[in-house]
Amino acid sequence: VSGAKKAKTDKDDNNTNGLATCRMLLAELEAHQDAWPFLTPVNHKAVPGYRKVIKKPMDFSTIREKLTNNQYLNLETFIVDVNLVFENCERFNEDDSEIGRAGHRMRSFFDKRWTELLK
Ligand SMILES: Cc1ncccc1N[C@@H](C)c1cnc2ccsc2c1
Repeated sequence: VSGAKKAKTDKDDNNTNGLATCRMLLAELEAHQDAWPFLTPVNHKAVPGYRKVIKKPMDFSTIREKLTNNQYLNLETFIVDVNLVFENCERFNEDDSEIGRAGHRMRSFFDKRWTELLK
C-alpha cells in the first residue's frame, strides 16, 4: 500500500548506538600518521616497568577487536577505551618524547573529530 509507514528497524538507523560513528573514528585513528605507538599492545616484556605502572593497558588493535566482537554498548563506552590509550601514554611517557608527543597529537585529533561528529 503506498504511503504505508515502514516499520523502523535497527538496520534502518545504521548508526544504532553510535557504532557506525565508532567504526569511522577508529578507522581515522588507525590511519593517522602519529598512530604508530598505539596500533598494537605495548609488549611489557620489551618495555620495563610498563606492566607495573599501567593497570589497564589499551591500544587500537584491542579496541578494533572489541568493536568487532560487539563489546561496546555505545559511543560513550568506546570513547572511554580510546581515552585510556591516551591516559596510559601520558602516565608512562614524558611529554617531551617521541611517544609522548604522538599521544598528545592523537588525543587532540580525536577530541576534535568526535566533537565535530556529535554536533
Ligand atoms: C604507547 C607506548 N607507551 C609506552 C611504551 C611503548 C609504547 N608503544 C609501543 C608500541 C612501543 C614499544 N616499543 C617502542 C620502541 C620504540 S617506539 C616504541 C613503541
